[in-house]
Amino acid sequence: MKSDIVSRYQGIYIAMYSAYDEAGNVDQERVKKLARYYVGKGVKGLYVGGSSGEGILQNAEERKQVLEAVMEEVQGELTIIVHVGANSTRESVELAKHAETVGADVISAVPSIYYRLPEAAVENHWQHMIDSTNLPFIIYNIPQTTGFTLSTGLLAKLAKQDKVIGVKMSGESTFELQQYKETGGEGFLVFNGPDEQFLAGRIMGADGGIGGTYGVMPELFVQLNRLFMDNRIEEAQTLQTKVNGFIKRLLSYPSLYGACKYILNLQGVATGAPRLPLLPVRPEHHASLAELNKDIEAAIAQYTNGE
Ligand SMILES: CC(=O)N[C@H](C=O)[C@@H](O)[C@H](O)[C@H](O)CO
Ligand SMILES: CC(=O)C(=O)O
Repeated sequence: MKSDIVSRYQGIYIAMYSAYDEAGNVDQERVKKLARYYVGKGVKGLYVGGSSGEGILQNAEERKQVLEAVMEEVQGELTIIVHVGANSTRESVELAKHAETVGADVISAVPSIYYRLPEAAVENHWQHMIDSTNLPFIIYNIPQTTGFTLSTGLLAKLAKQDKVIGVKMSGESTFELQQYKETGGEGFLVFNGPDEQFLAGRIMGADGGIGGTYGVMPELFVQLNRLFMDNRIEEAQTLQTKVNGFIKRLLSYPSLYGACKYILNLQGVATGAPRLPLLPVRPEHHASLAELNKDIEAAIAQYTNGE
């Protein structure tokens, strides 16, 4: 039943940023250009409308526009996981059905936020999405932003269903990650969330990763994953350390997403500023971001040529 799931979906997924025009509206042409930018770089797919994608800062119509642009551009070339979590179960189900209609491969969702919900409410919220389509479902566990920690009890219950194929583990405990992997059992996927510890997550059982900073340096995460699979752990450690230097610098700006989107502009893909309340970078940051992009591009060149 689930036996081929891991080989079918494992790999590197870019948590794709959204693309807006200069007025801050969703810009489908820019979304397409960004999706196209990621084809041919060795990634397995895209995670659309998640944290990095600002899905929860967009209304349902905008989220559909983003996804439709992605599907039109790269369907069949990249595996598309869509984050459909919204505060209300009703809107989440609407987005899940839309995802199925436009041909997305997998749906995924965080719990509803704002209300402190008991586990039964979160379970019911997810179950409605799962039941609303024939698509596989990936639980998105990100306790540091949602306040909800997925228990292994709930995971075990959900993972019994064929449609529930995995979890995106954005919590930082690799012990919990390993527990999720073990609880999910054979054919259950675990994706590493924190990009800073991709290698650690892989070593503790993750089948791949889904991350936001991959978007500005996908080649480096593809290479990191390859080094892990080839059992070249010391080289992988060296690369993770290098990548973490870049992530630390990205995290020093008013918002991580603002910094990443500015870097993408420098790489030739305009995506606009992040949506408020996420702060954009300011003119005084431009010079150091150009420096950072030069360093990222040099590392990509180093790791993709020979080595
Ligand atoms: C909150 C958030 O965005 N988490 C992402 C996914 O799990 C990560 O990809 C981070 O963006 C990344 O690890 C940088 O801290
Ligand atoms: C980072 C991540 O996985 C997300 O943006 O949803």
